[in-house]
Amino acid sequence: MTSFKFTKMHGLGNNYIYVNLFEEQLEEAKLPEIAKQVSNVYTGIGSDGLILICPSDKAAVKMRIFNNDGSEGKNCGNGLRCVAKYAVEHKLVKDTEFKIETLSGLVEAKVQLKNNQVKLVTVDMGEPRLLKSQIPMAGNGNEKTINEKMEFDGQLYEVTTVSMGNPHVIFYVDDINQAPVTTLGPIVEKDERFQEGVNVEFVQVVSERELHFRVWERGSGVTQACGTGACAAVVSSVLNNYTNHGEETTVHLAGGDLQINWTKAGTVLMTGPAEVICEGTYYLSE
Ligand SMILES: N[C@@H](CCC[C@H](N)C(=O)O)C(=O)O
Repeated sequence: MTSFKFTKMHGLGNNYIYVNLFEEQLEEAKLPEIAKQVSNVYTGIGSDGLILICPSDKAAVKMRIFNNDGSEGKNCGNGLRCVAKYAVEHKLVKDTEFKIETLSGLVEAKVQLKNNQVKLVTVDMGEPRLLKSQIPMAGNGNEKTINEKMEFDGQLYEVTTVSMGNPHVIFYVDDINQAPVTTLGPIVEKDERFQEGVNVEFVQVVSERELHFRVWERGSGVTQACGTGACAAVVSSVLNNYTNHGEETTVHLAGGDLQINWTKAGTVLMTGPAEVICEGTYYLSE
């Protein structure tokens, strides 16, 4: 029977099963199936998906993320903070600042230590990508989607789209507790105008420095938090003149708060916690 060691970690409740591929070996063709198996709350461990911590020839480590439906994502903000914590605490890196490779490029992580444990991590997530061709979505590839009318399920909405290496569409709502996360979320996720699917975010503006946020994630459904989504929400809020470029914004997610700054230099800084839940050995059912 195939088995592997895992660590379950979370960033604001967005939880994944992490496997250290510096030590473990998993068959490439089986990765989508492994992600589905470990994520199952009844017959697996239970998680939003699977994250692999891999050797890299471009950075200190490489992250690969699989959603709980087995699809592979290109980036994961909460996952990056957990990978940074794991890499420091398992001595895969020597420094407190280092690069992580993702399928959408390189990012820079900086950890804050307390009693030799990583508590907070800041990740420079790079520059947001705004063109329709970069989301990707239908329409003129050289144009941006800022407060643009789109019809979903027979109703018109004003939406903004942002890629943080993965696609996001942002809807503004008056009351976050009434946001149609589980009804509109799955319809928008699979809308054919988003050729690769899309992560769907609902945002209530509290003030120039504060947002409420809920998410329906592509490939995983409702999660407690989405780091790339929170970055996209802040970029969108600057573009819609709700918040200011170069100022830190607190994003209140279901699982807790992130500090996000779309800096004047052009990149997006995300700061938040990373926690270990448990470790163990998983026995794969064939
Ligand atoms: N939870 C993540 C994003 C995970 C990937 C996403 N569902 C996708 O398919 O793009 C985050 O914290 O950013």
